[in-house]
Amino acid sequence: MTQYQTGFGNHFSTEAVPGALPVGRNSPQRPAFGLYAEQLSGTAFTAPRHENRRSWLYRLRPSAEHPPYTRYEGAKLFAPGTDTAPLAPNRLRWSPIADPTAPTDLIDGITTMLANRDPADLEGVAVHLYAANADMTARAFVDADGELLFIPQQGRLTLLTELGRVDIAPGQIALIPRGVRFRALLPDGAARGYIAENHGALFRLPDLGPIGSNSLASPRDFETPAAAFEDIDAPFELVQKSLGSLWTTTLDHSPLDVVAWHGNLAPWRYDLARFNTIGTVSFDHPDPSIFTVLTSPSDVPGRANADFVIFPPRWMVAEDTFRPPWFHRNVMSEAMGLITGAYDAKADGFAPGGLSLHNLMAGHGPDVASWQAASDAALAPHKIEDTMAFMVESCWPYRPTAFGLTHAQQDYDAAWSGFPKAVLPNP
Ligand SMILES: O=C(O)Cc1cc(O)ccc1O
Ligand SMILES: [Fe+2]
Repeated sequence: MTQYQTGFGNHFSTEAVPGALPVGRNSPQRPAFGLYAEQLSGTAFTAPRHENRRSWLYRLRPSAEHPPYTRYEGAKLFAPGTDTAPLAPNRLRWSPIADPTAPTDLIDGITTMLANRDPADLEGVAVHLYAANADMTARAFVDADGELLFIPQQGRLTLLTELGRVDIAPGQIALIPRGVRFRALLPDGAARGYIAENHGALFRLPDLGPIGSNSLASPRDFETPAAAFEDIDAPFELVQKSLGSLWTTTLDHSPLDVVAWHGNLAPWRYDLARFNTIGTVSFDHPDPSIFTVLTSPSDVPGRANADFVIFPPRWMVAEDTFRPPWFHRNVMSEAMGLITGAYDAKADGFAPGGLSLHNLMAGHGPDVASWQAASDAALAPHKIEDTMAFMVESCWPYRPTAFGLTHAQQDYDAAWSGFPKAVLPNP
């Protein structure tokens, strides 16, 4: 049974074998059982204490022991770089990608759709889709370019990481820190979903301001696994994403060999149903920042490198108000996905597993049918149910990959065509 420790960014201590974790120091002359002590840093050594994130790992072999990497030739649609032609300021939307036909594990099942900034800038975010039907056996993946936020849409994922096992199902999310190796199993035989790859400052819980000391995502609902390891002496492929491209090497053992660890840089999972959703109890539709689960700040106060925002089931009670998202043009860039159900601004065409992009200053908002329905609705209290959309909002405009550009829906602009013109009174 998987065990979890709770709390966001806590200092955890865990050992899968009693006595494996050193007491009172990080790097004893001879760690227990001949284990190797290794520090994994998620922030600069000198980051302020409240931002400083690192863990100490005690493993069967040091991760320094590996042959040279060579170019990985699989996963043709994973991180191929964004299209370089000038990008038209069009709104873009995508239907779900096709299921794989051949056996395809998580690595090979990733399609990169959107990215902004170069990973070497240590800023920006990429949005990937995945569709896989095979376990990762005898191979692991590691992302040196950023932390990975998994957002399953169909099928469970078991993420066997260096720091323990994380099980998630659609409706839950999981984060794997930069540099943590893992392999993914598919307990349902197939899985589909989204990955937000964050090159910038680590995702954290947003400040709550006047909301107070509670609400939105509670730190206690984040679950970090207890130490668990593999002791496998057999060839094991390790695929690494580094500076935007994929590399491979083969170890003679599983790299998931961390017997004990302590620290505050670790994978976690979170159930979106635990999110305490806040909304108006009077009038008007508040900015969607009230739905922020996680934020990765940029260097400009209040301007996120990436916000992970959700649109969960909730009561709509606003009086004399157009209740769905309003028409707007935003200096931030909005990538959106749908985990289940329908989204209240789009009557049609935004399917679970699909994706949309409204880059900076793109006029968007309710489509004609949603606008008409919400304009005509009797404003009784109404519960939006069976829905879960999300947004990865970034201050850096996104660029689609070549795949993204060639696979976008052709008729998205029609969502906003045919609005009746306002009629002014006769002068
Ligand atoms: O565009 C969208 O659908 C996302 C969004 C939702 C909302 O309630 C207000 C603003 C906004 O950008
Ligand atoms: Fe928007």
